[in-house]
Amino acid sequence: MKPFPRSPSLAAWLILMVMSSVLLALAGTTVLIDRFARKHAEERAHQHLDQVADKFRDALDHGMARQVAAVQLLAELPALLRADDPAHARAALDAMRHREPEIAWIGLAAADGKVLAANDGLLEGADVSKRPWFQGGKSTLFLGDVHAAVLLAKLLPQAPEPWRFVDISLPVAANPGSVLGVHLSWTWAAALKRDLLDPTLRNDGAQAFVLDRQGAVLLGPPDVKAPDGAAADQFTAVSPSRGHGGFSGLGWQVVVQQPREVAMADYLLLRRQLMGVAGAVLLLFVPLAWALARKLARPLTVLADSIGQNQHLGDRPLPRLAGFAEAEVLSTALNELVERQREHNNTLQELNASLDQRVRDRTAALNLALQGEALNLQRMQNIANSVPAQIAHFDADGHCLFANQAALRLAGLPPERSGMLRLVDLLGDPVPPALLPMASSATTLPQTLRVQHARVVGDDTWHSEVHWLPDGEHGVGAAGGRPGHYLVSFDVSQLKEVELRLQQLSRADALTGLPNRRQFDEHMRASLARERRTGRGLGVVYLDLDHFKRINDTLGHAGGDEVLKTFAQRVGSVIRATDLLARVGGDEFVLVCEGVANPEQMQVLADKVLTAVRAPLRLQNQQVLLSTSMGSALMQDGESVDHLLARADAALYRAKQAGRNGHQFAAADEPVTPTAPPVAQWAATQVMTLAA
Ligand SMILES: Nc1nc2c(ncn2[C@@H]2O[C@H](COP(=O)(O)OP(=O)(O)OP(=O)(O)O)[C@@H](O)[C@H]2O)c(=O)[nH]1
Repeated sequence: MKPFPRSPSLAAWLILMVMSSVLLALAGTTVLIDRFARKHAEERAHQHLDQVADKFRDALDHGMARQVAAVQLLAELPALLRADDPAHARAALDAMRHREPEIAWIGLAAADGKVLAANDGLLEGADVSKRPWFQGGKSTLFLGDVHAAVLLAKLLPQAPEPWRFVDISLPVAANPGSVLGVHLSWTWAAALKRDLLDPTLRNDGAQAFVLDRQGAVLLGPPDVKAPDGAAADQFTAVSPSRGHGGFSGLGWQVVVQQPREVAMADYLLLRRQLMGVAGAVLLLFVPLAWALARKLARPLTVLADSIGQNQHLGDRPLPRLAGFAEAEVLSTALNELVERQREHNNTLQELNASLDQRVRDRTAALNLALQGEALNLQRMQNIANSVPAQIAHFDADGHCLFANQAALRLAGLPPERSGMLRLVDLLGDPVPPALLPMASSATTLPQTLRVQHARVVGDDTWHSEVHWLPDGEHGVGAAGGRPGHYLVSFDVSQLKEVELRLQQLSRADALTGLPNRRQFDEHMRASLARERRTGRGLGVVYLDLDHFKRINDTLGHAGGDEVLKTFAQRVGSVIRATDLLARVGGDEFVLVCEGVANPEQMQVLADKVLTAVRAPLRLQNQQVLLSTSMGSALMQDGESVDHLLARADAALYRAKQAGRNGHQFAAADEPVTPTAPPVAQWAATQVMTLAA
């Protein structure tokens, strides 16, 4: 069984699930609260800044409106600003100056722009006709935006900051053409800011600015640039001046800026607290989740550990699980399964034991059978190897499956070779014609054959008798139902030699080795056929040793034999290779001569023979005189061999009669004796004479 997969445990999954849920819930809640709190904090911060900015703007507008109203009231009182009474007018202006400390200068200018009266007599007599406030205030109420002091800069007492004024001017009703001008010190706005706004700004960590309509800073913290409404780290409230009462506004804007970090301090604190609470909840839930997961997973963990130790259910009871209902059900079911498994295992073990025993028994029996078979096979091979014959077995495809050592030795193959040999490997090339079809396939000739086979091995010719035996005939059969064949080959070389020798002996004279009568007859027939074909002539000579009986009587039979052999050698030495000398009786010989056409040629041959035979012979310390009588005949047209021989024999008879040691040629009409050979008849009546 393959090992259990190493997946995360159930407890790990439960912890992961609980922690994921808690994390998700916490994260969701925290994000919601955070978004709500941040939005709320931003709205509140903006609202607060707007209120501060609006409050300061309103203070500026109301302050300016009040100054304008005071100046208008002064200008409309005819008794106060009389052009012909500058001192009176100066008194009124001084009173006004003292009543409104924000006024830095207040004066009455005549229609030509010459200052008639001013507080503290400042600039009286000076020409202000070119000043914007004079020009603007000639016809109606003029409001001039904040600007630096020009004429008054040197006349007014030194202040920490350069003098800057807001101008208010308007025509004086009692003196047509004259203009009442007021320079409000801009320090008024700074004081207003300081009194009204700075405590709040300090608490909020904010800064307030007053910008003119071009955006230049009219009032603000020293050394601070104009505020950037788009700064991401700042909350900005802008409150444009709307004017109030007689003050129609100069396009001022009150800008209040508060660092985002300061404005959102409460929110940031809340967020930190939220994170802290979330962290605490998480810390609390980790052990809680772990404990809960452990408790939930414990039954299954115990079960899994028990199964895992055995890597399978095994057959031991599993622990009983408790904790929750499903675990108990699972535990019970698994234990039932284990019990069944145990029973199955027992059954299987019993079956295995029985099967093992049966396999062992069968294997032992098979081994015994195989050993017996191997022994039998070995015996058969030993027998086959010891038999003096070549034995081989071929399958249906002509492959040699077995060859005994004699067969392999003859084929010049090593003893272990057998497979894939073919008939030609064992019998040599060429195989016997009768077995040719089986040289390539053994199936074509299923019958039993016996053939003679001669095989040249080196200098020797090995004769064998080959038996070709189909398997089927012997009941052996072959794999696949196609019978193979046995080849059994016996060495018959010696037999052949004896046979040849016998054959030779049957055709030769045992004493002289010359062809005997049988061979003579065969040769005579062949010569006759040749003569008839060529017409070159054919002659026969009968030869008979003279007085041989006497030689026998004198030298004994053995001496006679020696004489006969000597005679045969001497005659054989003078005849042509194409001539045949045969011994046809005791001391009778026949010479067959081809190519002899006339009696003269026959006589020449006879003379050579006579001369050779007469040569001295010493035998048994005796001088032996040999001579022969010869009768010859030439083949006549249409003559039979018997008649030819009969004529030659008759001529021999005449030679004997003529005193022996000579030659007689048979006439064409030579009388012949039809019954017995004349020589034999004659010889029986002669007396041998032997010259010592
Ligand atoms: N030694 C020996 N003698 C033989 C053999 N065959 C026959 N003879 C003898 O040869 C003799 C032949 O004698 P004949 O031819 O009858 O007479 P011959 O003495 O030769 O007298 P002519 O022929 O008239 O001269 C006989 O005595 C035979 O016994 C043989 O193989 N060996």
